[in-house]
Amino acid sequence: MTDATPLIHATDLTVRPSGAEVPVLAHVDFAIRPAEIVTVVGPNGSGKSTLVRALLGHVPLAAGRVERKPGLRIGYVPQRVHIEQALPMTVRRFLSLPVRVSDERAAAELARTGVPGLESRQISALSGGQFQRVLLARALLNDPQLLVLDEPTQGLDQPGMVGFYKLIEEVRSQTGAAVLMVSHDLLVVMRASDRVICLNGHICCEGTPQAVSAAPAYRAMFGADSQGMLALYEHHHDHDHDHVGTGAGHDHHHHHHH
Ligand SMILES: Nc1ncnc2c1ncn2[C@@H]1O[C@H](COP(=O)(O)OP(=O)(O)OP(=O)(O)O)[C@@H](O)[C@H]1O
Repeated sequence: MTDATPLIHATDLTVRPSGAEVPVLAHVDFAIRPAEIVTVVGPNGSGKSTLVRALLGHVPLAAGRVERKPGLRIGYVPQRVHIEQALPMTVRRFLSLPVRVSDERAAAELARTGVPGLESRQISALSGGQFQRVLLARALLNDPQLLVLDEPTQGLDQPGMVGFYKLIEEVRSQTGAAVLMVSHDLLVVMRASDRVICLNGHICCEGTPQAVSAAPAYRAMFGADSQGMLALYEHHHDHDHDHVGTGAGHDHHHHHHH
């Protein structure tokens, strides 16, 4: 935990899209600090993408406020499904859209993300894992202080996911960028996260991966899957105070000893 000034700080965030009868997100408090890896988990429709879009300033707020550090540089890795993979375009050209970058810089980021030398390949000819790394390389081109990834490993197999999250941790330690991810890949993503936020229209619980996987609200939401995950964490458990925030006030800290 660090006391550094947050890159983004949201207070009492409420979002109600026009046409929606109830808020999609209500009373969410959120902050992310430099070099932190924070993952938002939650079931389909729980407001994960809406939270990210609100933090980025892309959706109007019904209440609350979002403060972003002035001049904050954000690298965004969109959901793969939103990208037209059939577009005839080389990787090199893709990396220079919308902002032109040098060959050296393009090559360096492709190397950093584990896909060196792909410049002349067609985007449409890449594997899912290669494409994901090209998207990450592109997001790194403007030296982001914050990387935002919306379900970055959709469609990757288990080794692909594990490799991708390992890469994210490397990128964080090399660049010092904070990372905000949305994910369904609870098992692997939790291991790569400093802090997990469990969302369901509001924050159900949040804290270290260990603390969240032990939280009743989390277990209620993810059921049996959470059991295996907890076992993975038990031997990492530190006996300091794992904090489980209680966004909605109906969930209690649950300390696990073995
Ligand atoms: N513009 C809108 N108008 C009405 N409802 C909306 C709008 N945008 C989002 N919603 C609703 O808000 C809820 C949350 O959507 P959101 O995409 O944030 O969830 P999510 O947790 O990212 O879901 P998923 O895991 O399926 O991607 C959904 O029920 C969605 O239908």
